[in-house]
Amino acid sequence: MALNADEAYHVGLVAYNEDKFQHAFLWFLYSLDRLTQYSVTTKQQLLRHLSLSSYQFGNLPMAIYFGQQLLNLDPTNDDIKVLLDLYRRLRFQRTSNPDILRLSNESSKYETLCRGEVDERTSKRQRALSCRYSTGGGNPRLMYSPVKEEVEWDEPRIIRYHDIISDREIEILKNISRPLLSRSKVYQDGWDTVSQDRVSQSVFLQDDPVATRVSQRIADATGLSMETAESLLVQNYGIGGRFEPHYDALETGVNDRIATFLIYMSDVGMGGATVFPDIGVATKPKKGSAVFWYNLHKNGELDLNTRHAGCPVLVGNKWVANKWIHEFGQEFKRPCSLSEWE
Ligand SMILES: O=C(O)CCC(=O)C(=O)O
Ligand SMILES: [Fe+2]
Repeated sequence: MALNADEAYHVGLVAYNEDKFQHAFLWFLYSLDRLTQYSVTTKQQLLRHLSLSSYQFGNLPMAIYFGQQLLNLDPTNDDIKVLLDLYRRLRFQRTSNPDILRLSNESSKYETLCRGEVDERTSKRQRALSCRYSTGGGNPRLMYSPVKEEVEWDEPRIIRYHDIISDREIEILKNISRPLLSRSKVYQDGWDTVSQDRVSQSVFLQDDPVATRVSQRIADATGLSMETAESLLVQNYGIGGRFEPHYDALETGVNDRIATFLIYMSDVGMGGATVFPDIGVATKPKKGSAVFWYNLHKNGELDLNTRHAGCPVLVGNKWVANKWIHEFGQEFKRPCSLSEWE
């Protein structure tokens, strides 16, 4: 399905309002290209926004070019005259002209992973990865029903647990959560705030019997203590829902989030993978499975390679449940290292 000029203009405005000026620019260009006599959007609007977004991402020649086009079309437009004056003055003082075709490295890696284009595990390295049934080193609760562990990546180690939660448990958790969901927040400058970086709804489930059972299973599978873990956070993403690249560790210095156990409670039609841009790994939601990784090295330092994101959901609906496991209580389960490097 191709978007028409009006739809593309609207998408561009959303991107513009989220400070994604390079993306916005490309949408405005696309819209301009598809403008017809039936479009509600005008050429003037598009030229103005092409000029503004070019200025915002630092390409003054482009900002001047589109500004001038607008002025040619609408010579009485005082607003654009003022802007053009400003751009020309700035152009005189500045030289750098970022290339629109090269989006910033950071976002392009994240986005290409989300599109499923560059999962780096196609290499020889992936063939060395393994899967096994684990009893958690002889845990009595797992002797007759071992967990299915698959190593998704070796460094940092990312483990997928298959069939870690039943469909029935998932239904119960979703049903309990649905009426309690509210907009998720991010921790910023000491506050929990609503942010465009995290578009989802969530709820921490306290004292729920199913959540407690799941928590016990996480303890069994990982061998870690849940005594200091946070309650289970059930999260729901609608279309466009996402969580931009971030670390789960809060870097508080004490009792930080040592590990993350992320349970997929739905499949997702398209999009919604969890991606690790710095190591080039994408894990796809698979209902009933979970992924697990340590956010901190054994020496307590943040593992910089654990930066990750929840990609935008394109088709369908995504449900996950997070269990954030903390440092206290793991002293004998995951002893710290005396080495600076581990
Ligand atoms: O939804 C995902 O795939 C990732 C979620 C996540 O990273 C988080 O909630 O911290
Ligand atoms: Fe996260």
